[in-house]
Amino acid sequence: MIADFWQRPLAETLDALQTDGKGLSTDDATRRRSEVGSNEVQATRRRHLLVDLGRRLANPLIAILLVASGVAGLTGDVASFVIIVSMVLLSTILDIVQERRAEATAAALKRSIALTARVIRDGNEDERPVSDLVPGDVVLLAAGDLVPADGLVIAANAAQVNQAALTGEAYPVEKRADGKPGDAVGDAANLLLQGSSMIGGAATMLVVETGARTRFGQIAVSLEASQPPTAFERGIHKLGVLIVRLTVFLVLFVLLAHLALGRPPLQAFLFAMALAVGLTPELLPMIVTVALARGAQRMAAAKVVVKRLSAIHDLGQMDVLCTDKTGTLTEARIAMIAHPGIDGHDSDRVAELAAVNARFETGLKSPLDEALLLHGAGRALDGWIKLDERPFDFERRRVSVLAEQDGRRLEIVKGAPETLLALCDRAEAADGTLIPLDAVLREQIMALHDGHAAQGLRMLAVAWKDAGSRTRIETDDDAGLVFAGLCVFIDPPKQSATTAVARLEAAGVRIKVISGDAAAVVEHLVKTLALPIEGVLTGEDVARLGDDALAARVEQVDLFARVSPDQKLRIVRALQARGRTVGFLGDGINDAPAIRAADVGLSVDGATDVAREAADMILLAPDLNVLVDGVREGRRTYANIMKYIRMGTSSNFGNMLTMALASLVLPFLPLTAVQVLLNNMLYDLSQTGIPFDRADARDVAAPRGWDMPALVRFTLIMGPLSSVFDIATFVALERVFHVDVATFRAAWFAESMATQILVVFVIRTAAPFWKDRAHPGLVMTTLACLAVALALPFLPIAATLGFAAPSLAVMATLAGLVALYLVSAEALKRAAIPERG
Ligand SMILES: Nc1ncnc2c1ncn2[C@@H]1O[C@H](COP(=O)(O)OP(=O)(O)OP(=O)(O)O)[C@@H](O)[C@H]1O
Ligand SMILES: [Mg+2]
Repeated sequence: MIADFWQRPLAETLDALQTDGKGLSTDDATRRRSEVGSNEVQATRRRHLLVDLGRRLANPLIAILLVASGVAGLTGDVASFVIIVSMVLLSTILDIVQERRAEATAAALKRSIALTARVIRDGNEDERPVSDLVPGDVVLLAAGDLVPADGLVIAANAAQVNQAALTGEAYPVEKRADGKPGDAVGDAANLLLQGSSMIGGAATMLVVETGARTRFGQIAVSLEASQPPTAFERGIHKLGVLIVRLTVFLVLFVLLAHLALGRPPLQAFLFAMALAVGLTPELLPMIVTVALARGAQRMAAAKVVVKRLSAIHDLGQMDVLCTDKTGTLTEARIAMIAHPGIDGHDSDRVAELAAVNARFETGLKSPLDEALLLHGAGRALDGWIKLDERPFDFERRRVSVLAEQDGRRLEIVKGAPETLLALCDRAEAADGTLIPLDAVLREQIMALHDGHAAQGLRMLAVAWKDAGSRTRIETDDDAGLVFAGLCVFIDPPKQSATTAVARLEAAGVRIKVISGDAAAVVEHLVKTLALPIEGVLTGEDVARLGDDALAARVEQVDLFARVSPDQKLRIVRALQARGRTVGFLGDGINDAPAIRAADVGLSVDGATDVAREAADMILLAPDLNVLVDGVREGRRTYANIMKYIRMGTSSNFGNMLTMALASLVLPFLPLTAVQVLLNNMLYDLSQTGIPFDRADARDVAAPRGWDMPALVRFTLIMGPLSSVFDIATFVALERVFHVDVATFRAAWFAESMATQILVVFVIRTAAPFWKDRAHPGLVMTTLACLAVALALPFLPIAATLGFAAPSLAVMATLAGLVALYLVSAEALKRAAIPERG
């Protein structure tokens, strides 16, 4: 590490990095990388399998269980000891393997959309993943790029950098090779910091620090921790705490009851511990991860790549989607179709000035610039020399270039027409004469503008002024311009957007269009596409409204035009303040703050790095239809996780009631510790098919979020119902069949497995269960586990497990009870799963 490298001479730093500042060779870079590691803030260290195992076994409950069974082993019950240890190991390994596979899937998806950087290797420009960068590399940066490491500016051209992520300072700062090192890191004008974004211009950078050694790397860990949990994560956590409390209560109750009734203490203790292990939702994190990874995989197949897994819930819950215009509602195939002077006739002068401006501008090339250059491709722009520029930014909405031709210096400005017109005091006529820009002429020009805008055509205005002998553009030097004319662009509406928006609206997602373009242009587009959009607010309106006033208006208005990046952010916040779950889809630097603030930040594959970095999900095709499919998948994933949670909480609650009661009335333990664990393991295994399941049409029809009261209601209805049938089983076995202890346990094991496992087919859908078929994968895992559970008492291993085979009459009675239970569950579920609007 080179401390304060930006305050030393460049030569010294180059020396320390053992390079000449012209780029590394591939071999050298590979060697450096093996020394310093990959350029990732938090290296995705592969945890060792043993570490995972140790972490799970360190769970106090499991530790106590293992110790207690060890004691049982020493006092003679070796079989129990062996079985308990192998079962704990088996289910732990199962848990680890599934979770790791899920994490690997998610990581691979994320890698597929990793950011890249243009780096000089072996003397050539090469596009490589950012994680490949090493100290000594030379990287080329352009507007829209994220600075990939800490380093020094070697060369720069109007490089404008936003360092808000590091310094909180929202205004762009200029970076130059000869910039002053400054006292504070953020002030150093020759220093580029990882995590800041290039918003204009271009720069060449020497990489000095990578990975966790960057400034950002050092604070990133704390940033990660301070990310507020989503509503779903909070819900899961609250539920976990609730279950743990109930479990502790129950276990103590059962233990004390047995001890008070004078039962063998060690068995009672082992039983209580096994119950505790069975009741704690330790598998919940794994199931959630697996279901989310599975969802992410399916979404990737539907062209939505998920960067943050938990955003899948937010996507399912999203009820407002804000989108920008270009690329999502239009084809982004922009062409210049006219370039009128003030008389309305096409003027070569206007086209030439605009092209010079677009050619020399080094900032973010917008599609408008490309259209301009394409149009002027036949025209020779030689003879023009660039002297200076003021790059585009979204507050000024214009670009100024100082250029010279035949010894005459002009400052050429192009930008949003109304802004530019306000800065002009003269206009250029077709014959080249300058005439005063009076009210009449202004009105004439605005009429020309409005006529085009009403047809949905985008426009840029072009203006200029004599620069005399100046070689630099002075700040705020844009007044007193001469208006030259307009460049008129066409961007065909994207027809597929109409159906996509209709589908989203049908799925309960309101669409809002938020654009930096002129209101008339966006309104025309929205009308052409027949989108259900009402109300308009412009950036000026938004600026006049305070946060509260904006929040009051924001739900009724669906179209926002001429808004600045900061206003996009305010609109998202206002919607959130109204309790909406907000998605924001955008591709530009100007969209990044809003993408970051939204509950679901969305961007597209071809977007700027800054937007892609801010997003939670990336659409591989710039099409809203892709998003519709993604939303369905998100809701389905959520529905499947809820199935597991509902199953788990209700059967746990039922078991607790039953066990408490059984401990009081039965003269023996209803199950041995080994049997409780076996029951638990088979149940868990049977659930592994849930992530594959289809979702109910009703579950994907509307946005849905975590609903604790509904879950509690479900548990309070379905839990006791299962207890009723457990008790009926007790009564039948004890009073009718008078079975012995081993048979009792075998029968009760079978009944409890069958009710717990089969009820998934009832709970998984709100429709009658025979009408909505489960996924074959789920059917298979469930029935296989049930078959094993039913077969156990009849196998040679039965005696070791403490089972004796029940008679046919007992099994038939159990089958009847289970059937009755399923029918009652089916009848009660409509009350348990509330109707949702
Ligand atoms: N290269 C440029 N040169 C001059 N002016 C520009 C340039 N790019 C954009 N502008 C001006 O800034 C305005 C806002 O930019 P832009 O339309 O890209 O915003 P946006 O919010 O991304 O819009 P959209 O919703 O279409 O994606 C444009 O309407 C135009 O007036
Ligand atoms: Mg845009």
